[in-house]
Amino acid sequence: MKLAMIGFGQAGGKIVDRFLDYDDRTGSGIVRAAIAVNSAKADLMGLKNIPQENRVLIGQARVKGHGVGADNELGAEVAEEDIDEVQNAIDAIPTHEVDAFLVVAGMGGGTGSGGAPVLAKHLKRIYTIPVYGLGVLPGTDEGGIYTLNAARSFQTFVREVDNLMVFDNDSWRQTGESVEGGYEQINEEIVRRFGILFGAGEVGDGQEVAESVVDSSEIINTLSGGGVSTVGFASEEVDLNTGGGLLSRFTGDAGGDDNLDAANTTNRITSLVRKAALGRLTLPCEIEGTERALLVLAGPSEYLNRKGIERGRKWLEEETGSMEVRGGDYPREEPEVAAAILLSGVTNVPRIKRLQQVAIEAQDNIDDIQQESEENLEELVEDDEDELEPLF
Ligand SMILES: Nc1nc2c(ncn2[C@@H]2O[C@H](COP(=O)(O)OP(=O)(O)OP(=O)(O)O)[C@@H](O)[C@H]2O)c(=O)[nH]1
Repeated sequence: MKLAMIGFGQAGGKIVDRFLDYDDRTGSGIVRAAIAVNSAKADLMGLKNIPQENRVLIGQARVKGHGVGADNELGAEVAEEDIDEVQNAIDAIPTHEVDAFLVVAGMGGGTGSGGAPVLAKHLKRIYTIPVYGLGVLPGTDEGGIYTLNAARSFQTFVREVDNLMVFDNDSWRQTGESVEGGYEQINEEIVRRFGILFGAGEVGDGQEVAESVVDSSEIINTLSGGGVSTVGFASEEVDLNTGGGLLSRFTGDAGGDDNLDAANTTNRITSLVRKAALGRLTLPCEIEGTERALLVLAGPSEYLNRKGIERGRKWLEEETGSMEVRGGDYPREEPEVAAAILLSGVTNVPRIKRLQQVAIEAQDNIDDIQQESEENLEELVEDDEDELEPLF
């Protein structure tokens, strides 16, 4: 499906920038337009692929291009004040060619955390196409303020979008590696997962269209109904059928290769589906109770079969208890078979409950510290017997 992506704040901008790079590399054609919005000029300058004219600096009057410094209330305010500037950039894109908006932001900082929900609300008022969010949770080691920001942004963002897809930095940190150092790799993991999901509904004219191919309306239907989503993913390398060349791709002739027998293909798919659903999700949660799911099997068409996808789909129905599990394939000439599973409407998410708890503690601490420091300052400035008079 074709998306208008808007990256809000540094993380949002970098991820959208990476989506453009992914689009370029794979020819997936999912990014119809890409915009970056930020209150920090340097962050906008650091982007590589988003066109200069699509980089929008907001809040200049308030923060002079230096960012809002993790103050997400200020982030929300400057977004509201300068929403027309963002709208101007959106006006320049052909929205009639777009299936949905995707607003991407890190929820722990200030600009994206506060601004993304403001933008989502604005877009929903103006456009009839769905507005989705892709929100990134901060690592637990980032500190109380980031957690508090994320918890508040999460509540607001979910309310303002048609569906909030969540990626949790914390569960993607490599052991012994700071989250910061791993952003490059983490961002690649993000675009790979969401790239396959959204790419599934975007099979080009020249590509083979199997009857079970995923359509963008299936992605939209899976996301409709709102709430929070997570994505599972697993892949396995396969040999491209180079002997058959281009012809085999269109005829589906596998060239009689022994490895490609149907049983192998089916087994590979069913085990990938299990690995994807039971392995690391973008937002860790219990998959039982998921409202809707979409299974996408991507790979060379000779490695995809209906039986495998059907089995995977049925298994997912049993595991989630959902009656709305869609499934289909996404033929593409990459040397891997990949299963991407969108679990939409998840509600049993202990990670969010923990985030909220830590956020409330941080909020209480911040209030206490503020009160204490006011008292301390007064004690310092005022003389004991109150004998001195201030000048005015
Ligand atoms: N996955 C991922 N997360 C990131 C990246 N950069 C930052 N983050 C996360 O996003 C959160 C928000 O950071 P930024 O996006 O830098 O903040 P901002 O929205 O620009 O806001 P301010 O800098 O406060 O104005 C951080 O707490 C990190 O958890 C990135 O490249 N990838």
